[in-house]
Amino acid sequence: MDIEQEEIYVFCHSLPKVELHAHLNTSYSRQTLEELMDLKGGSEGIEEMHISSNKDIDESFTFFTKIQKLVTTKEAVYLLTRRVIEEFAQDNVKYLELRSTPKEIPETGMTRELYMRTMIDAVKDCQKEGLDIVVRLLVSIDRRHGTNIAEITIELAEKLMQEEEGLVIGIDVSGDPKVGDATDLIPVLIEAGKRNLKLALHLAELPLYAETRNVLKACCQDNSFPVRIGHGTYLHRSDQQEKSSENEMEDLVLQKRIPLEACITSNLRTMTVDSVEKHHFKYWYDKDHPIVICTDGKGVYNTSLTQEYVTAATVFNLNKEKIKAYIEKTIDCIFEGDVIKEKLRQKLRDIPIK
Ligand SMILES: CNc1ncnc2c1ncn2[C@@H]1O[C@H](COP(=O)(O)O)[C@@H](O)[C@H]1O
Ligand SMILES: [Zn+2]
Repeated sequence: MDIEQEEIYVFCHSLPKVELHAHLNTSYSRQTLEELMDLKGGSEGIEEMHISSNKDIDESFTFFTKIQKLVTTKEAVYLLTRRVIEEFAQDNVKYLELRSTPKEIPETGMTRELYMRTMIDAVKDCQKEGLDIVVRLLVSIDRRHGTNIAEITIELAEKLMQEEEGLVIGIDVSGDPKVGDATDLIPVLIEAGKRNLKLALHLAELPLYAETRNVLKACCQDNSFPVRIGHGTYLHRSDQQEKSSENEMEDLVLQKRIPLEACITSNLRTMTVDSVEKHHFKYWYDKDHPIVICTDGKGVYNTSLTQEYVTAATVFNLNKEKIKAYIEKTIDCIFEGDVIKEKLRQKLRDIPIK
């Protein structure tokens, strides 16, 4: 890192940030992964700690499965959740929405409810210990698991949202975009929205225009549920893809001001974006459309939220004033109310631009 880069790193680190797109099982640190291996008494065939070169997205999903095999007990879920929260707090993340797919694992007695309740216990313990970070949970629906499991998942999410004083605030739809069609999940998503669960949807990570259009129209056009889009790489007009359907999607996203979650390193590593320069962050940022820099999986992709900010700042020429003004806008995109938003804004105001 040269001096200029180091200065921007220190500045980005010092700023109170929000992290809105982080999957539990892919957000470990090297040390946490070692702790998980010790707990399991094996490595589950994990030879590398992370994916450090750009590979097809399939490689990521193979990797995720190996990590998930290390996180099958209550102890492991608790440990990982604790560490992930602590590490984001160290990175000066002041508000974290952490998402994970609840698992049913008969061999260890793990149930979906126990999995989520264990995460909740870890969040509460961090709060009790006075860690300076607000954490909210999103319950993930894996698109590969079909509509029945999706229905079970929103029942669980709703129950926990009601019982746990708003610690659980919504759902995420994720999973291998090459498998299945998110269109099938639309009735479940609408039901979730009606039950006041916020919706964070992986959409358009790949050029799947039909499903993207179907889901966006169903969830955003007539309904006013809070929705954010994870990735949204193939949403906007571009020179190569002048199709009217895409214009329609872009117009809808712009008109409803649906925030996007931008995960730059993840998109490079999965080869869904060719280079940082070509990342869609710039496109939406220039339009003053809400787009929030996130990590996706800081462990798998060997990054941190500060690092993602440094990358964006360097490549897109954002000076300190611009970065600070940008963070203020990301606060508007959290799935929480005005009280927490105002506290975050205040923390940001307290940091001087030197
Ligand atoms: C790279 N882009 C991506 N696209 C779609 N889904 C992704 C993802 N990265 C992660 N996940 C989703 O998160 C799970 C791992 O965390 P949890 O076990 O839930 O904590 C993966 O199995 C996948 O469903
Ligand atoms: Zn993701």
